[in-house]
Amino acid sequence: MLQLSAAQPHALHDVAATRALEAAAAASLPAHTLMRRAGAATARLALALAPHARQIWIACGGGNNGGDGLEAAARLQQAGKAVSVTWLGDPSTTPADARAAWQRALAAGVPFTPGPPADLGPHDLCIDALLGIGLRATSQRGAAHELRALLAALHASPATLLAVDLPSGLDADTGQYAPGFAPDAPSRAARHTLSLLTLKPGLFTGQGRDACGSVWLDDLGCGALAPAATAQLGTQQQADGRQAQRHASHKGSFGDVAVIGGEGLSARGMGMTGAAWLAASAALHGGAGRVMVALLDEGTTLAPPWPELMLRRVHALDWPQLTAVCGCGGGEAVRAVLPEVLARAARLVLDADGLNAVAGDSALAAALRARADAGLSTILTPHPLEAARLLHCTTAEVQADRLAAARALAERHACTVVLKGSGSVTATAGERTIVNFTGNARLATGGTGDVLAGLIGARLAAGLSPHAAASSAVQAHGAAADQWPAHQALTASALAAALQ
Ligand SMILES: NC(=O)C1=CN([C@@H]2O[C@H](COP(=O)(O)OP(=O)(O)OC[C@H]3O[C@@H](n4cnc5c(N)ncnc54)[C@H](O)[C@@H]3O)[C@@H](O)[C@H]2O)[C@@H](O)CC1
Ligand SMILES: Nc1ncnc2c1ncn2[C@@H]1O[C@H](COP(=O)(O)OP(=O)(O)O)[C@@H](O)[C@H]1O
Ligand SMILES: [K+]
Repeated sequence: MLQLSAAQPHALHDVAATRALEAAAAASLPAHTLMRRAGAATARLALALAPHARQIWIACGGGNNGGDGLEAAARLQQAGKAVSVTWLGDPSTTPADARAAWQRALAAGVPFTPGPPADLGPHDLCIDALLGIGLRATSQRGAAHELRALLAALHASPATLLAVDLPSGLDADTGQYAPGFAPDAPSRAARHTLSLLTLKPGLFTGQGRDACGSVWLDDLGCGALAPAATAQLGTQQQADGRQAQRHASHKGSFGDVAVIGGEGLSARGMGMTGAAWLAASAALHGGAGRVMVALLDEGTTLAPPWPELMLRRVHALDWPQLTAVCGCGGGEAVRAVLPEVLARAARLVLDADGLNAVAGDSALAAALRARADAGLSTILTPHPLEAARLLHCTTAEVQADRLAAARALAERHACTVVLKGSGSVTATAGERTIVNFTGNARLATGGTGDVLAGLIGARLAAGLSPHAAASSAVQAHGAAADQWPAHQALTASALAAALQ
């Protein structure tokens, strides 16, 4: 068993791949072995997480996820713990593995109760074994009502919560709760999730991170049988320009980045040059050799805020030599320069208003699509609303399956896509989709997306492939936020300066 960290990448398997592994493993092992291992792992982690628990309450559903809970109950009872179980199963209809686990729990003397003990406290433990990967979108009314009442009791309890396989009601593929399963309020108690056999993508994106808390993995001794990963959590640390530095380097060795954006105040009364400066600062701190800024401000800015930056006009950019980061604070003004940017930039990171312009203009969309045919590389960095505009759907539809949305955009525009938000997803056709495991809600502050775009630009300019540049920059950007001092406000400009 291991506790997940961002230190190394991990394979992710969706429900179909996990079911295939489960079938292969079950066929090669004596009956009930997998569930016994699952129950043993759950009991082991329960004892480690709450060694001083006075009581352990286990809520078990009628399927095999409930069977894991019953198996754990038997073991915890045998270990001398005060356990109680609420089981929604029916011995005449429950699956064979779960029925065997129920019999073992009965034989061990586990008490069965209709609900949780009244006096569960913060040092106690609740185990959520109601629903695993067998979640269906709709169900029989009666069962659902009882199950939801138990789930509400788990969510409301002050005791530490350990979810078996995944938090009940969370879709393991998408990281979204099925309707009616999301907690009413953020949990006050510590949360842990013990993922069994495989890690599923939904644990790490969308609502998954909040639902799971700390994630643990036990492959039940079946790791060698695992099929090919369907996605990947995190990526290898990539050397940025500076780390790759050789003595004979010069400033041209690490690539030029040109930030194109920052609509001026005079255009529409909304000055957005700050977004361009943030992206430029991130590119500088991210290791770019030289950083130029082409502001869309009608020439009103005469000097950059830092002397390392160089001001340029769009028409004066040396396109074949540089990596363009276009759209940050671009407002309406970015539309006018996009035809040239899309046609000429050898490497391009398209962000924010650059994406909005493409979403609303089929000629620009065609020009974007033509880049791949011309051998030009492109990375799009939409947040969910921008992705929805590009896909002509709603934000809720994007969030309903973030991996699918990122893949669809990558396919449609023949480029790399970073779908931002909790558990950012990097997708490129023909590459393994990467779900990011760093970052936190402190990044939900203005300008951090501009910082990310600039950092991706620096990595692309340093020679990484679009997929590697995007996924490694997303990881480093999140890691900088994770390392942020707790007592210090996270601002986008300080984040840019802290990039490594
Ligand atoms: N069979 C095996 O070999 C193994 C199974 N494992 C466990 O088994 C789980 C999968 O078991 P199952 O396939 O039985 O599925 P689950 O136990 O996850 O879910 C099925 C049960 O939930 C109910 N249900 C489904 N959707 C519902 C909804 N929307 N509202 C209310 N009730 C709903 C069903 O009626 C059924 O009782 C895994 O997540 C894992 O915990 C592990 O023990 C590993 C080995
Ligand atoms: N809750 C969160 N957890 C992790 N990362 C987040 C969260 N909220 C925002 N982020 C990250 O912060 C950045 C915000 O980008 P964006 O929405 O474009 O903001 P802005 O336009 O203000 O720069 C993205 O990298 C996104 O992934
Ligand atoms: K569960």
